[in-house]
Amino acid sequence: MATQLPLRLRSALALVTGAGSGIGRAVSVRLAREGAAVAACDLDGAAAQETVQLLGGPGSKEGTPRGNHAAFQADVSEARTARRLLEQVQACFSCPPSVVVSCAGITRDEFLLHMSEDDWDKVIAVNLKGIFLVTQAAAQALVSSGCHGSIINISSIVGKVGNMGQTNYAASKAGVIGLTQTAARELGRHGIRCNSVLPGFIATPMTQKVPQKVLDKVTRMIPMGHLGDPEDVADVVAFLASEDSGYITGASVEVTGGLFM
Ligand SMILES: CCCCCCCCCCCCC[C@@H](O)CC(=O)SCCNC(=O)CCNC(=O)[C@H](O)C(C)(C)COP(=O)(O)OP(=O)(O)OC[C@H]1O[C@@H](n2cnc3c(N)ncnc32)[C@H](O)[C@@H]1OP(=O)(O)O
Ligand SMILES: NC(=O)c1ccc[n+]([C@@H]2O[C@H](COP(=O)([O-])OP(=O)(O)OC[C@H]3O[C@@H](n4cnc5c(N)ncnc54)[C@H](O)[C@@H]3O)[C@@H](O)[C@H]2O)c1
Repeated sequence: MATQLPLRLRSALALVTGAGSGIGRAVSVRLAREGAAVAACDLDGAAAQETVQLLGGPGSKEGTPRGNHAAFQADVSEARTARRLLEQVQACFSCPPSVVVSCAGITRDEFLLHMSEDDWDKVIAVNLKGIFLVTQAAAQALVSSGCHGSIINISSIVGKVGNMGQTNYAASKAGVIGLTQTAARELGRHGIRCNSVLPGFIATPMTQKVPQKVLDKVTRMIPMGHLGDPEDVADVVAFLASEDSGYITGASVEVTGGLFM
């Protein structure tokens, strides 16, 4: 039986993108356990629905009804679908999301000397432009309704230190940090906080694609000696979503086991 958490988010509506897998799924589960209603979005709509079934509430496997959650299919890298996502969420819940967690992300790893333009374009479109589109649409909805909010964008430690084979990904994640800091400067006056989370190596489908020899190399470099779990990131996201972080904005919080501290 999961230990009962303080319901810090009982009045929150949380939009989570990339909610169909890995960190996004763990974030959705954690925010729901703290009382939030969750709008779980993913490019893979079926995966988003599977996440909702884990959250408790009507139609869930958990059978512990608490708040309504809903799944949405959307490609965050497309302006039309990103905007439609916010419209659909507001129509479904009759309010804008007060918590927005952008987890949707991809990799297309290759050394710079061989990276294709398409691999560059795809990663920037999802990881950076996607966060621009979702952050902008959510902020517009919050400001026009006079609601306060907490926007949490998932960057990566790679955005801080780079990584072989990831010029596209590192650039996208460094961009997320700068975008989030700027949004924090602009939106603070509206009561909207914006923070970045920088995970290190976290055991998800994304890292399963990394060659074992690289994983072995990196793991030996981690002061805590092991990869992180998606729940380690969700812990920090829940804190940044709640009023317990009420005076924190523009921050970059590293969840890395000490890697590249
Ligand atoms: C001395 C060790 C330094 C380790 C520093 C690594 C820091 C990484 C921190 C990342 C944490 C956050 C990640 C998170 O944001 C989520 C992700 O992004 S998960 C995906 C991460 N991707 C990678 O790390 C890239 C891994 N590399 C590859 O996928 C392939 O190497 C590829 C770039 C596609 C090229 O493949 P190819 O078959 O052409 O070459 P090899 O795989 O044989 O590699 C050739 C040699 O380069 C070494 N190598 C490759 N990538 C890395 C790397 N990221 N860090 C260190 N060394 C790397 C590889 O080991 C080979 O070395 P050797 O010739 O000695 O065998
Ligand atoms: N796993 C790690 O080690 C690690 C470390 C640092 C940062 N991150 C970041 O955390 C986030 C989540 O990564 P993860 O490890 O859970 O990966 P994951 O592959 O398990 O999940 C990513 C999810 O995003 C969805 N997605 C992809 N493109 C999308 C799009 N265009 N629109 C909507 N949804 C889309 C995928 O369908 C998938 O469900 C990513 O932004 C990733 O860059 C991961």
